[in-house]
Amino acid sequence: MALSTVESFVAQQLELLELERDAEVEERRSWQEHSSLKELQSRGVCLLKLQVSSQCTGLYGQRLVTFEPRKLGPVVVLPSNSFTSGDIVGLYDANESSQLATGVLTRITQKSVTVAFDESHDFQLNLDRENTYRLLKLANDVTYKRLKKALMTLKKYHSGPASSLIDVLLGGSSPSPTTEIPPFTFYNTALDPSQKEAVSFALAQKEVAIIHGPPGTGKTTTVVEIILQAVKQGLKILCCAPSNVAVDNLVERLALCKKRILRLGHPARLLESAQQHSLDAVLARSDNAQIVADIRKDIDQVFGKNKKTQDKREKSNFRNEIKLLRKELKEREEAAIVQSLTAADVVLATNTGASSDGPLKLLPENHFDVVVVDECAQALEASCWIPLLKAPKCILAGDHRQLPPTTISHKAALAGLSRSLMERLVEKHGAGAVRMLTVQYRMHQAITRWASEAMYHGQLTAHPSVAGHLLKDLPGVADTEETSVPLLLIDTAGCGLLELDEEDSQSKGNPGEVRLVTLHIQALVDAGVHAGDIAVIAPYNLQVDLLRQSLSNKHPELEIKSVDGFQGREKEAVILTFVRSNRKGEVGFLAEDRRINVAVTRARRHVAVICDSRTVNNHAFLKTLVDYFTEHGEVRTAFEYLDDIVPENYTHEGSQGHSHAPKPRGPVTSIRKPTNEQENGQEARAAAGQGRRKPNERPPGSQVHSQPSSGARGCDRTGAIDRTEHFRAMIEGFVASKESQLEFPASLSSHDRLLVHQIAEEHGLRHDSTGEGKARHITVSRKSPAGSGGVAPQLPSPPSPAQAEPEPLSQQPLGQPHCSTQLDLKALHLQRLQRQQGSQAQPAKAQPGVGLHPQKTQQKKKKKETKGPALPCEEDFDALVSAVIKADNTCSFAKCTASTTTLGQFCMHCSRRYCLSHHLPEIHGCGEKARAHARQMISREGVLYAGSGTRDRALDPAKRAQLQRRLDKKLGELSSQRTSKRKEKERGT
Ligand SMILES: Nc1ncnc2c1ncn2[C@@H]1O[C@H](COP(=O)(O)OP(=O)(O)OP(=O)(O)O)[C@@H](O)[C@H]1O
Ligand SMILES: [Zn+2]
Ligand SMILES: [Zn+2]
Repeated sequence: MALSTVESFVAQQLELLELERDAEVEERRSWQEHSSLKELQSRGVCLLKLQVSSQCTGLYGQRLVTFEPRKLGPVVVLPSNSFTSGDIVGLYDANESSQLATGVLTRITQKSVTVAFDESHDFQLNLDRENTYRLLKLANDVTYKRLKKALMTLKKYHSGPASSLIDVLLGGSSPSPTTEIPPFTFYNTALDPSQKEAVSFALAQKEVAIIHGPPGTGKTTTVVEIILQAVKQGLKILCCAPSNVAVDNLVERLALCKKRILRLGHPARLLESAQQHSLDAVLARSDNAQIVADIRKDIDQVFGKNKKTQDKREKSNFRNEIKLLRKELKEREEAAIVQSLTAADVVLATNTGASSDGPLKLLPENHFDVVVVDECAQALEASCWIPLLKAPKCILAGDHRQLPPTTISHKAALAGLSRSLMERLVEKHGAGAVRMLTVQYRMHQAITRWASEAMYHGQLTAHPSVAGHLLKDLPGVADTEETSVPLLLIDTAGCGLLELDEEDSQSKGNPGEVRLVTLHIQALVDAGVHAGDIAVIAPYNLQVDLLRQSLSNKHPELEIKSVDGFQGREKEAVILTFVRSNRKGEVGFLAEDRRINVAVTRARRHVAVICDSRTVNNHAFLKTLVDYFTEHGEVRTAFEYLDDIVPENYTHEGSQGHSHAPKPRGPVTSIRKPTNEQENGQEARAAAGQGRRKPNERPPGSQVHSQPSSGARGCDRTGAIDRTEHFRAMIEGFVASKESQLEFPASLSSHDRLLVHQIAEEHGLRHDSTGEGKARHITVSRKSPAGSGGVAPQLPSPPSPAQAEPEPLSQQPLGQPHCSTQLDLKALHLQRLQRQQGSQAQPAKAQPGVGLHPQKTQQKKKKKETKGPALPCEEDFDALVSAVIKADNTCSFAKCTASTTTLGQFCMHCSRRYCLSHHLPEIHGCGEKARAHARQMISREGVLYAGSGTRDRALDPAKRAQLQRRLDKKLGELSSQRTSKRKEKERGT
């Protein structure tokens, strides 16, 4: 072998490790110097205000202390942090800077953290339940020393079991041709062909086999089968992984197979199944255990005698005795360890736990036949070399298209430190060393297909058992719009839900997206999805904290974490909030393809992406995700959830009647967001009406690609700009022409439709969506002359002619067509209802463009009769509502008898409830107060809520949207009742 190759490899690795080490030390130093404890906590390396919740002494001689956040407020979750099991932590008294003890973190959940402290004869930890403590993550020297040591051993390696393996992994040699293996039967007969091939290949390879297992492809299942087969051949196996969790995962799986296994180091899970195989536990059960305990007792006794006596000679005798006893103790202990290690078929440890300064040094050099490294793509290469030097053959499993090993030094990462052994070998040897698992058992095929195309050369397929599974197929989960789609995009583009703009903050948050997440979770939970089956993934610690603050109490089982915390896990539903939304279009740190791949592929049945497509589309890879969701999923705009984030009335002067292009409304306005974004509230809502329609024409399995005109797929950033320019040119052409209207093809993607709506709005044009289903398209036309004052009938489906009746002017002092928002909402509901009915096999009756079912119209009439002339805007609504609810709460507006039970709005100025037609402060007489309040808000928040005064914010958007959903549900019930009645009738006739 070319020795120089190994030497230069080692030299380079040492240099990179040095860089990384320096970066870590420097980071710690600057934190300690410049950061308050609070800042350390927000960096994720310190946990403040902890209380002892339980202590158990004695698990194999250690003291396990569990800490919980001090219960002050209702929030009792730990702040988001980077602690993981195996970390060395310092324990401090809350008010002191001196360290009480150091320990090893053994378990961390969202609510508690458990640390193991070694207690010796002269050290007893005395913790007070009333006291508060803090934990600080300490730099871990041990790991660095072990990594360096392994590299030095590699450099000096001349002859030994791993010689030819080193040649293949580092030198120029290719893997030897596969050996013939005797026929064998699989333990697991359910393995799919790609898994079986991987098992056979791994057994037949001489030096190295790589199992490339994309998400959910049964990588662990395959590795377990390989290990079982190897054990059957009588081979001794050392099985490692970079993290304690990954090792425990294998321990649990192998334990089920009744093989003799031994786990070195700290099991991360306090599960019986993992604990009982730990070295300490095995030793405690061994024949030597009693003798060892006796010797310990003897030592303690001699110590005691030694203390009492003053006689010098006696003292010297005792000391000799202790020396002898200690020697014997060591011999006995080592013999017991060797016995346990030798008896085990499989020894498991973390990569660094397999270090030769640990128990493994007691074994002969050629003890192991095979080294398995699971999650190899997440390990620093140097850490893999710790176990690799211990056997002639290795099997590496992992997925280099998921997260690489984490590093602190950017420089070291760029120079190759974050490049894993697996990634390197896959590129070098390809099919000569790699087998990929291609059937995945987790994700709905719509999710699979994105991952497959984006990351795995289109080779992944979904197993039939999962290909079509949806949330609604889970027991107890209702069939709703949310539970029946695998992909949902909630786009905040143009909604002004900007990220928090805090100069000094490293982390990012987005409260608007938090609210959207909250609403979507509520919709899922209302439908019967267990909170524990949902994961919320956010790329920033700050966002994780904001989410936990608003969600953890209500849904304690909900898991909210950063991507890194979810690798290797799965959930039925995953909600991603991408946070970034800014005028500069900065995408920043979330822009790591593999991270996004991991986030999306945690989901089994449902992925919801909440993002500002305008911002995240600046990242080519994120854009492929948004485009894919746009084309294959359901698209909603955030307006549907938070219709009052943007005041309802600001669009009216620009869009209702006056044909002028909008211009900035003074300096304050522009602080808020770009002008054109201000203008699209209404249209976005209108667009939403169609965006919501599912891509129902596409059968789940079909590989439908977009028509060229929609151009969404695979186009990069410039593509998006092109599309915008393309539509802009078309619309400007139309403005210059004499044509009366411009029709856009029905083939536009919902994103394109949004663009068209926006651009038309910018040009002061009318833009209506007309037609149903596949024929639905946008028609752009010139606006009628100003001053009509009525509501422009630009809604997706005008529900009833009644809306055209103008309200008496006296009730509308500011001339605002304040009903339009409700009309939008109403249109949405009606559409939804219509769709529901359509899906209930009544297609003939749900006519395009007619919002209401005939029966509903009847009810409406009935209502009219009992109530007299209803206000135009609320009529249909109330008709529907009153059909399901007995309204005893009525609007506080004089003479109005409309119900406020479901959709009433509370006015913060007069503390009364009003119906939707009268809730605006200007209408029921609180206008002055509202304007004063608005001025206050502007000076406080630097934000202008456009229009006259603020929208009544007393009913916060979340609550309002919730009300909306309650109404939806009621309407749904109503419609199903109706259906069943109809069915009965049909049966009767
Ligand atoms: N051949 C198979 N037939 C049926 N189900 C399978 C098969 N192989 C794996 N599975 C199932 O797929 C799921 C994932 O398996 P496993 O834990 O081995 O995957 P993994 O690839 O290690 O996961 P990860 O993506 O988290 O690394 C498990 O529920 C497992 O039972
Ligand atoms: Zn009021
Ligand atoms: Zn009213």
